[in-house]
Amino acid sequence: MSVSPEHIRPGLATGTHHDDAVPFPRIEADGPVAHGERDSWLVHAHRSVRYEVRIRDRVFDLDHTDVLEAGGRGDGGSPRRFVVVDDEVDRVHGERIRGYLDHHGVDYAMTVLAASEASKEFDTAARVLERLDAFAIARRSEPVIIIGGGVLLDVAGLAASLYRRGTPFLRVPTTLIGLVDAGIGVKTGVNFNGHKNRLGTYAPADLTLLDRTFLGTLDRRQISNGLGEILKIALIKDLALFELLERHGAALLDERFQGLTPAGDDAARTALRRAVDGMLAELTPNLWEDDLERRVDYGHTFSPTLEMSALPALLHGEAVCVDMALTTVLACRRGLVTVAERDRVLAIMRTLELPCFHPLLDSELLVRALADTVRHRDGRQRLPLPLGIGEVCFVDDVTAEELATSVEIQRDLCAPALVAGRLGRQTEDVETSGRG
Ligand SMILES: NC(=O)c1ccc[n+]([C@@H]2O[C@H](COP(=O)([O-])OP(=O)(O)OC[C@H]3O[C@@H](n4cnc5c(N)ncnc54)[C@H](O)[C@@H]3O)[C@@H](O)[C@H]2O)c1
Ligand SMILES: O=C(CO)[C@@H](O)[C@H](O)[C@H](O)[C@H](O)COP(=O)(O)O
Ligand SMILES: [Co+2]
Repeated sequence: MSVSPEHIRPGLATGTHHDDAVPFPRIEADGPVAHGERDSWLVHAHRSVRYEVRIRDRVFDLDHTDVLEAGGRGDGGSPRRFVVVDDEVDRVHGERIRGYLDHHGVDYAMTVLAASEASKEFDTAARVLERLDAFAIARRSEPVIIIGGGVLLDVAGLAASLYRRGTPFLRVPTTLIGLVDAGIGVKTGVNFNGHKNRLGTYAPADLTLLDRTFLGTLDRRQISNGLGEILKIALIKDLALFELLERHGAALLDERFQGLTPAGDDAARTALRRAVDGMLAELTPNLWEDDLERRVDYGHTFSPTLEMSALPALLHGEAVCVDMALTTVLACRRGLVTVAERDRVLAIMRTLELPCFHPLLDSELLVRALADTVRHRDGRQRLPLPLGIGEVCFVDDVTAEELATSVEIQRDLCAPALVAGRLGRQTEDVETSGRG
């Protein structure tokens, strides 16, 4: 149905007016018809999305109020909050978090969850929902507070987005992946039916507080894991960030982004800002992924299948890195990346202590992974490939033969490092292959 402006009848329903430029909600009718004679209605409503991502160190210091600024106070005059916390975060930081909530007179219920990729399932979200329902928060004025890594943010974010069809929430990411990726977009999710993030919602948190002091208690491997997603942003759009990783990647790992030296502090702040800035610039124009050609999908074509197949041997950022190594090799064969650029990319992966190969990577897995991703991208590969360092292009014509050849080259280039033990930890649950 085509609707010309004179046929649009604005403001037929009432509601909060979120966007001054557009009268809404509105119902569009195909030509003027008398009241009661219409048999087709096109409802057209807009809802603007507005959320804040704020860098704020030490959010649980008693004199910081960011965590409680959103939402209101209950009948008793004190804020009521349902809090979901990762179990490891609770072990290390729980006392401080409870002290903060007590100090501010919050009436709260806290659910502590063991969050891992293996338990990133709907049942875990359902457990959160049971407890949330028992605590019975107000629908609009008592935001759920979610504190943890990417898994917990995804699972508890899904629960909040489902509860009474959506209740507000606030996120405090505590891992590097959480700070630069999982905590700043609008996607929630759980794994389902053997597939990664197969169930989920698009639901922005009202506020995300990025507190890098949490990274001080993370394992070195988890820092490395997060650097995988920072490297993705660098490779798709930010050569300066790539160069920063080349210069300071080792210090970022050693210092866990805590700024133990002036140079390390500067590098940590700059890397976080550039990574968040780059990610949000990519996400904002396409929040609901109407366009399935996404540059931030780089490294996420083969990795979902690899990550799930290798579970729990490969972490998310590690699987993404193996995918990026493969596609860098493939792009080099196509002349999109020079040999020098390819080797520079593989070298930074080693500096960041990330794997660039995994023994499960063979042509059968790659073909299966690509087929699943093609389904996820509505029938086309829409495969992001690097164009030099700092840019990408999309292709739709990768063949099984090309994948088989590329993975052999990748194995030759990267497997020696695996065998030498530098990256050996990623293979511990998997039989190593005969080559390399
Ligand atoms: N929604 C999105 O847009 C999005 C984006 C990127 C990644 N993700 C998802 O994020 C997940 C990976 O997240 P992750 O890497 O944060 O893993 P994770 O949530 O499993 O956390 C890693 C480990 O660190 C522990 N931990 C968390 N914070 C800690 C702290 N401050 N100190 C000590 N230990 C701490 C956790 O208990 C866990 O064992 C994947 O499932 C991925 O799909 C989602
Ligand atoms: O890993 C994630 C999201 O889980 C991000 O790093 C990444 O940018 C993209 O969102 C993924 O490529 C797409 O994820 P999905 O559609 O498989 O959930
Ligand atoms: Co990712």
